[in-house]
Order: sequence, then structure tokens, then C-alpha cells
Amino acid sequence: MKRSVLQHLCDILDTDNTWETIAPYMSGIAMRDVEACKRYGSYNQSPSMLLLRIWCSKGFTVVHLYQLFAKTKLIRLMRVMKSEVDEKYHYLEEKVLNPARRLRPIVPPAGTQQTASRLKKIDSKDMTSTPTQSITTSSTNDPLRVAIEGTLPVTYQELSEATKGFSVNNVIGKGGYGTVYKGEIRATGGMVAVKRIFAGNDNSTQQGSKAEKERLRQSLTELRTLARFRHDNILPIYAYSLEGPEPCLVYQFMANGSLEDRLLCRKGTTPLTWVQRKEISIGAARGIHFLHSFAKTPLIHGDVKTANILLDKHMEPKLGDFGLCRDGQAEVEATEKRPLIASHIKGTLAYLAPEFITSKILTTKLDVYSYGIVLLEIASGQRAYSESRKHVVLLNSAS
Ligand SMILES: Nc1ncnc2c1ncn2[C@@H]1O[C@H](COP(=O)(O)OP(=O)(O)OP(=O)(O)O)[C@@H](O)[C@H]1O
Repeated sequence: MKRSVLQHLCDILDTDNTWETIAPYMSGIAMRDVEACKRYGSYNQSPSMLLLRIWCSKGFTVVHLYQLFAKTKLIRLMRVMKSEVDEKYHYLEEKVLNPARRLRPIVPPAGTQQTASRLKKIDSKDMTSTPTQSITTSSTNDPLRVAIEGTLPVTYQELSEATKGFSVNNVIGKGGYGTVYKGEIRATGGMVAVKRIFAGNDNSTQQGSKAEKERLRQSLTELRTLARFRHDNILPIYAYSLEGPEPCLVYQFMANGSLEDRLLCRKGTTPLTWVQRKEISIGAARGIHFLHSFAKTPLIHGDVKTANILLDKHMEPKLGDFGLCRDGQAEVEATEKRPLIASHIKGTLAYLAPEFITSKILTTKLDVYSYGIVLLEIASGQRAYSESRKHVVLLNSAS
């Protein structure tokens, strides 16, 4: 690979330690390698350069790297190194952008049998996945398959080991749909957050099975959305497990917890500085703007709140919890046909625009309003809503 291209890749991978998010997908990279890269970085050297050198020494090539970026949906990096790989692999970029589209014919045109089977082999030979099988059996129209395509499957057993048997000591938070555990993946030594969705054993009642279906629907929405989009301010999803007793989603571990935790100084943490508050506000806005502008039709998060803005070890905010995420256009069309029913409104009430509560019209402005409430909380340190708060009237300067 040309030195300038390699340097460009490393510059991007070094920014915000993006290399740490690809390391778990690189087979052959062990925890000691990751530690060595971190140490290398602490001497003002490029940790990504070392990581790529180690991977290369294990026999991985430029094509494998391109496939790795496709797997982790790092389109920008794919484009930087596109000139370095054979044209026959360029379809991968389109595949990442349109995962549902079949880009290669199943039955190759006459005379091209050999090429097609070779391509199929490249496609299915998953150079970057580590421990388990890839999903190859269900049809491309299967919504579950489309949802999880490109995201790494892990076994329930592995996640159980990573979280010490889903130990209560590893619990880092609880939400409406599951419990979040801190875990360590043995293969890479990387810290992850594992969300175990409530199994919902209450299938005896109609309500119980409805709730379970809703939990699963939201988990798959989250999986599908996060697997499609990557951005510095969107919480990366690493893997999923659907074969165990409870579905699990695996995310990047966010060492500083949620913005809500930090604003309330939970666990004795010190108050955020003004500079940190400003940076967090900007980062969260970038994440929301990305959702609203990246795809052809805007994506509406639908549940922007301080509990869903997570902070990594550098206090970089990442928007999480995509269970309520909606494709803007689809919803607009849907509302034209029938008004959105109240059960669709699941966002926390204090963050919901009053006109949405009354008219149910879903637009990206819903997120903008919620973001405004987040800004109020960041600036005041107060919760968006509190039963016990005394009624205070804000006076304007004229009175
Ligand atoms: N990737 C992560 N890294 C570190 N902590 C996390 C991570 N994801 C979630 N948490 C912690 O777990 C808590 C629960 O998260 P979860 O997404 O399940 O629920 P929530 O967003 O608080 O509530 P709900 O899903 O009901 O809206 C969060 O508030 C946060 O403190």
C-alpha cells in the first residue's frame, strides 16, 4: 500500500481512538496486541500504524483490510484505500450503503460461473468475524437477516463469560427493556456493554406476549439502525446474540456512563465543567444532525434525552438507544393514511414537543425539541421534570 494512503488511514483511525472499535473484529489480534498499541499511542506514536503492522505480520492483506472496513461500515476509510484494491472488491462499498440490495447475481450469466463462485467465496469468507458462524441460511428478504447483516454474531455463552454469568456486580444500568452489563471479551480484552433484553416469560397473558413482541421489535430496530450507520457521535454496536434465552446487544463500553448520570453527579463524580458541557452539546448535536441528514430520508431518533447520551472515556458523547428510531418519510406517509396512535409515543414525556403530543405529527423537529430540553438540563443542572420542584416564574427584564 502507498505510504501516503496508509498514513491517511492511520490519521483517521487514530482520531478518537477509532482503531479500538475495529480491533475486536480483527481475528488474530489479541488483548496483548491492543495493550501494546495503547502503550505505543501513549508515546505519541500512531497506535493504528502498530495495529495494522501486527495484523499484516499475521498474514492479512490490503484486501482483508478493505473487507474489515466494509464489515465495520467505515465507508470513509474504504474510500481512502479504494485505489489500493482490485476493482472486483469495489462492490462492497455499495453493499454497505444498500445492505438489502442483492449486488451479485445468484445464478451467474453463462460463461462467468468461475468468477461468480469466486466472488461468492470472497463474500462469504468472513475474514474479520471471530468466534461464530455467519448468517447465510435465511433469505435476503428476511427482515431479521437484513437487520443483522454486517454485525458480528456472538454466542450467548461468550457473553455470559464476558459478564461473569451476567453477575449483578457487572450491572451498569437498567432501562425499560433490559439490563446493561459491563463485560470483557476474552479474545481482545476489550470492554463492552451488553444489553440483555428481558426475556418476558409472561407469555400466559395477551399483554405479556404483546410486551415481549414490542421489546423484540425495538431491539431489532436498534440493531438495524446502528448496524447501518456509523458516526463519531453514534454509539457503535459491536455484536448481537439472538440464539440464547434472551436476546443481547453488545455496544462499545462508555466509561463515563450517561449524561444524565454525570449531570446528577451519580457515584460521586465531579460536576462537568463548562467546556465539557459545551463539547458534549456540540457532539450530541452532530449525532442528531447526522441522523437527520445522512440517509435519503431523515431518521428520527424519537427518544433524545440525557439518559440516551453516553460519554466515552474522553467525554465524547454518543447517541444511543435507537429502539424508537423511525424513518421520517415512511412515518410521514403512514400518518397521512392514519394518525399515529398514542401507543407509538414512547419517548419520555418531558422531552416531547407539546404539539407532537396533541397532533402526533412526526418530523425531525421532534428530536430538535428534545435536544433543546437536553440543553436546558446541561445549562441548569436540573432535571427536565421534577414533581418536588418549587414553582419558579422566570421574570423578563422589563418586569
Ligand atoms: N454502552 C454503554 N456503556 C456504558 N453504560 C451504558 C451503555 N449503554 C447503557 N448504559 C447504562 O445503562 C443504562 C440503561 O441503559 P438503557 O439503554 O437500557 O436504558 P435507558 O435509555 O436509561 O432507558 P429506556 O431504554 O427505558 O429509555 C444507561 O442509563 C447507562 O447508564
